[in-house]
Amino acid sequence: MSTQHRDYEAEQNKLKETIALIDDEIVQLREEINEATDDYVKQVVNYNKAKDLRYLEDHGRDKPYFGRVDFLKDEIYELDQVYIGKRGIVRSDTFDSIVVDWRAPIASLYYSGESKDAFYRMGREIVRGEVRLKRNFAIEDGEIVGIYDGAVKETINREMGHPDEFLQEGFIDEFLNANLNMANDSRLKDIVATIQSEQNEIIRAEKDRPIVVQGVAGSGKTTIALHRLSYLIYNYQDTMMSKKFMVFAPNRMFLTYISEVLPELGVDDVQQSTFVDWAARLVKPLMPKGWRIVSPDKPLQLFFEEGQDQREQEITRNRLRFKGSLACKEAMEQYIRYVIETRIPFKKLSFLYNKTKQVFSIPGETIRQFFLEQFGALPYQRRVDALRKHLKQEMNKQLFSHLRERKVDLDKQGLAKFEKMLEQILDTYLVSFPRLDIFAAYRELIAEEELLCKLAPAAIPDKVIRDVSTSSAALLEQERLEPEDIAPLLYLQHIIEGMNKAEHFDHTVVDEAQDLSALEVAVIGLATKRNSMTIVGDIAQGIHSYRGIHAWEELTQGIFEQLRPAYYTLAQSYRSTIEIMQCANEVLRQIDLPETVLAKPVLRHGEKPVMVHAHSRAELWDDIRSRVAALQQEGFQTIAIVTKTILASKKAHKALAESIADLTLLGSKDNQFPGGVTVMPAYLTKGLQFDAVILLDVASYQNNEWDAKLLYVAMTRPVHRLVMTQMAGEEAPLLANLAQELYTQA
Ligand SMILES: Nc1ncnc2c1ncn2[C@@H]1O[C@H](COP(=O)(O)OP(=O)(O)OP(=O)(O)O)[C@@H](O)[C@H]1O
Repeated sequence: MSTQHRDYEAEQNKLKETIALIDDEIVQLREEINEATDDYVKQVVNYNKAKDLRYLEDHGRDKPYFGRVDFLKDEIYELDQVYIGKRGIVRSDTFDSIVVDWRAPIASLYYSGESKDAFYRMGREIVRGEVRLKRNFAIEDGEIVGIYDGAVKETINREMGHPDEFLQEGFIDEFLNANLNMANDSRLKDIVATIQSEQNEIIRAEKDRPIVVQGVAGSGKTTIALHRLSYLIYNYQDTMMSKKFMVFAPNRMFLTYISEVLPELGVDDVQQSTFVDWAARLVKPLMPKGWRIVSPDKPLQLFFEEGQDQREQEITRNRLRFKGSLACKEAMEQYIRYVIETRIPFKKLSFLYNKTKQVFSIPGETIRQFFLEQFGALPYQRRVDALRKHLKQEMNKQLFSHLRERKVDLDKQGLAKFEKMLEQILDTYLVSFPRLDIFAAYRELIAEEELLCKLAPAAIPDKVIRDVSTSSAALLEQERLEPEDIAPLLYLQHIIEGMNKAEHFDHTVVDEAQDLSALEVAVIGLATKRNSMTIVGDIAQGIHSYRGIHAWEELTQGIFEQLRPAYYTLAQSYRSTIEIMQCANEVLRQIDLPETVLAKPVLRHGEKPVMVHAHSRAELWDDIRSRVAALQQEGFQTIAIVTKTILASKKAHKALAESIADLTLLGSKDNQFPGGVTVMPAYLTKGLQFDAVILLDVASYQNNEWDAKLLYVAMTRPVHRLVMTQMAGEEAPLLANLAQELYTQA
């Protein structure tokens, strides 16, 4: 590698040449931008040029590219040699490409990992050939400091007959390794230089189809979902706008954590929200005045704080799971049918045409059939409107054929009179079609036990339905909604009135999707054009399993009926060291989860996790204090002290705040991720990563699925170091089988 590389001279010269071209470009752009203009179009052009200039000055000049691909095209045997960078750079005089953008079609060769039989897509065309060389560069301040040849290794590897695992485990991509080992401030960053082929497939997946990605902790799900946005906006700017992209994330703090990488990827104006914040805004106008939505954290206390009533837990679990289920969706659809069948009489529509004494009529059954079948796909209220239009047409048809038969001519005035009469008759007739109030409908369905038992799918036991109904009624009595009511209300709005199309997104990313319910994902689908969605998550990290998704089949089979989602899995983990992942995987082994594959860490070693046994709380706080100081001394910037519950976080903060400078206590109301040393409950660490994690009281996590998932989430957050603490004499049930050689005792 590096400066010893046989092509070092040639590549260094090429880089110098490229930088010289970029310097010319910079001079030219500066001149062009400085030309004052009143012309609006020119102002827009200048604005874009200013952005290009900023990129060239800030990044492009020092590190114009990170990779090179030599591609020999089939048939014509023409060799394309392209240098790939974070942004494409084009000479403005000749329009020659100096550097190819990583999102451009040909750049996919750099990521796909194929050597022979490689191809890339240019619109509908497939360009085939052979990747002769795939080369990575480490460049610092305009100098090459490392050259790594990827495809060559792959070829050697294949020709030596090594199995694929060898490539992944023994022959690890040196360039990736160098990147992962770089000092890390633990915020999310772009990975355009080291995107792996299975990640690349997801980033470049079909646009108008939902994709579901099950990926182990640290497999890059969040990162690649954001890279996919960047890819989409680059390739489909005619039909998509980044302003109409939405990223749904698990909490507000996570949003600030990802926001730094968005400008890097050129998608800084995407919308970002938690599901609850977004959906609550839509649901508020449907709620009666004075009603409130309770905090989403309430159930967490019930499920994770000690000494909670078990029956209360069971009822809550039944209620929350039902409200997020496809069974609830079905019950709502049945409710509309029930209203139609039981409340609309579907009488005959008839009236007497005085002038000729003719009676016109349409039979009730015909009207019923139209309403249920012909217009069945429309929201209820739109069906009523469509029926009115249809009845009017029918009556008009009958009148005109009658008039033709009788050879009667109707003048303008006569026609207007007939129209008016018809409107009045339709007004009267349609009074028997009740106008459905969304909120009242929901209340009737969810809080009336017998009705819900009748309309919910038979597979749901009556006992569960009764729990759902009685506990929901009690909440509604207090004029309270819970976050789990929001998705059903929006779904009801969809089937009663239809959703507002103006609000629709061009693409949505649903991160940590396992913690949303199937119905919540379905509602997001309704708000997304052509179901263009990237849904990523990890069932093993489903800490809100009392309401979340248990198996991806709930999404891949149950929601998107027109076009089933494409399903991908990622098993390679990039965040934590091998030593940390080995310990975390032991926790998952304790529980039996469907669809769970254990994370395979990339070949990056670090120190073994440490288990601290403290004899008193005072000793524990002292130990943590000195560990934090030592970690800071080593240069680690983000250190999280993670507790099982919010209460425990408060206690730890109180005990440590005086002796650890700038120690921040984080709760779910916090919007900012401050970095530095933080104390927070495990559930809030979702999606985040830290240089080091100190996990308090591992013995408090019980041997059950929920606690195991919570502990797994917390253990998979550190990039470099993991410290676990427990009181001397205590046993951590989830770590009981952890082999002694996997950690260090302290
Ligand atoms: N191809 C890659 N090259 C370099 N770093 C990578 C790559 N893929 C992922 N990473 C790094 O791995 C870390 C984890 O990524 P990310 O947070 O996106 O994973 P995740 O699957 O969303 O994790 P989790 O589910 O545990 O929250 C990040 O630091 C990211 O930069």
